[in-house]
Amino acid sequence: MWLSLLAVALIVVGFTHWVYRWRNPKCKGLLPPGSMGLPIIGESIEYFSSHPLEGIPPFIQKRTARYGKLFKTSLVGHPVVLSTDPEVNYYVFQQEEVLFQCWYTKSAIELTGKDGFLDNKGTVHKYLRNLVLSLVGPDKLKHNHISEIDLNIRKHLHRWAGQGDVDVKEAPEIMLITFMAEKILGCNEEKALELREQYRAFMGGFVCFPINLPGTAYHASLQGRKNAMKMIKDIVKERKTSKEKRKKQDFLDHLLYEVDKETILTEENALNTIFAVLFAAFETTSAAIALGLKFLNDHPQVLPQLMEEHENIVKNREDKEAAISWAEYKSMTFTHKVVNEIVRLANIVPGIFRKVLKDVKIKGFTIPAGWIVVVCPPSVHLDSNNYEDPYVFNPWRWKEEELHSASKKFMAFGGGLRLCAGADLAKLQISIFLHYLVTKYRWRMKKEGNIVRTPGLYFVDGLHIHISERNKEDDKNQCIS
Ligand code: HEM
Repeated sequence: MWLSLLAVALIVVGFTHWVYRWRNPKCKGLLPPGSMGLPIIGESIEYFSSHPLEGIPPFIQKRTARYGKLFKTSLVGHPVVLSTDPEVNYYVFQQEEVLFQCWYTKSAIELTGKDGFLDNKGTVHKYLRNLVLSLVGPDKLKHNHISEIDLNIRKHLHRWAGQGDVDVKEAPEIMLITFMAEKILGCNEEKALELREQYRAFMGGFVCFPINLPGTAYHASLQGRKNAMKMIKDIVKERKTSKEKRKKQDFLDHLLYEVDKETILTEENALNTIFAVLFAAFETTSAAIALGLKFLNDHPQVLPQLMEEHENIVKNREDKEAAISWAEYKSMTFTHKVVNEIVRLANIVPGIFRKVLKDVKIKGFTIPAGWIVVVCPPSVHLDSNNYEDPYVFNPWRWKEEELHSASKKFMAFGGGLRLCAGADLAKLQISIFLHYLVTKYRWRMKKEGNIVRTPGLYFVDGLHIHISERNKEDDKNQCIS
């Protein structure tokens, strides 16, 4: 009897101590304020709960109001400091691989592949990044891809106009994946569309609460990855065994050549890199295009200047039907501002995760080694200290010298060593898309679907427009009708 009572008492004391430790983690200094939430699940449920497209996520808004710009919490079993402070965010990016290291949840790594792009650090990361830049870096875009991107966008817009009603999240996904799958794997359109089907299943669970049970988004996501990887593996296998096909000299050949050298790149590595880059290449930019159309629709004062810029480009050239040249692209100053404004408000990547390598003292607080820091771009992009009337779509707010991919107040593409490798590609594709859209088509929003964040963007029932070829006599004001 006494022994049983003692055992129960020990369990209660042990449990209480564990809960106390959970709530009051050890730290050789002062931790930022905040709550660690419930044992194990922490505050994950609230972080992953769905919220409207506009505004700072309520999870963050509530806590910054209560605790300030740096607060502690716990997400998916990890102690976390969330930063909405531009200075801290910038510092985190600048100290990559010194004090902080790129980090993804175990579930995200499971989804994108162990030893893939997201999972690698140091030299291997640098090597993989350079490989990706050899495919989508500015030099390659300027000298090789710009005319093909132009042709691809024209082809798809023409097709959309033939259809009339188009879901502008889904249709750009098709436009972008057919281009990238051809560039990366040498796939034809039919294969690219099959791949996209698998990615669709994958996308639903990429940024969600990771419960692997049948019926959950995470489970469906794992299944989608498995199927997409099988397709990629089959294509790679076929390429490896076909001498004829190995003369293609495309990105896949380049990867296989690197694998054959047996220096850094393993085949597993290459497969996971292909998987991650294909995903990054179409999912993010299609969201930017869809939201860009929504913002242009909601703020019609932007369109006339956008049209003027693109009509002048056409007016000033001899061959009116020629593909956009690099010089013309570079001259699109207002469009570049529109693109920056789209990605600022779109906040496509809601949180950027880093692991703390050594205890970090910052703003009077200590963040212990092993903790996770989450940089939160939406809070920076929607802060009235950084942007006047931050919720207004106002491309005129950007000065030309501010149009870089990263700064203390603009981190839509991240920053530091891991700055988005596809930022130049994304900006080029969106700009060329806008060029043809405003010079050759008229469109109107048909059905404003429900768009939510969980915290990743989710177009619940798409975003539909009606689009048709513009007649010569259409004037600027009729473009959106
Ligand atoms: C509007 C479109 C896009 C947005 C908003 C976006 C955003 C981001 C962000 C925030 C990061 C940093 C993640 C981190 O630091 O952990 C990132 C990384 C990356 N993005 Fe993008 N991205 C876009 C388009 C693309 C495209 C088109 C590609 C195609 C190749 C791409 C490929 C990558 C890669 C490979 C990385 C990892 C870079 C590294 O770790 O060195 N992204 N992106």
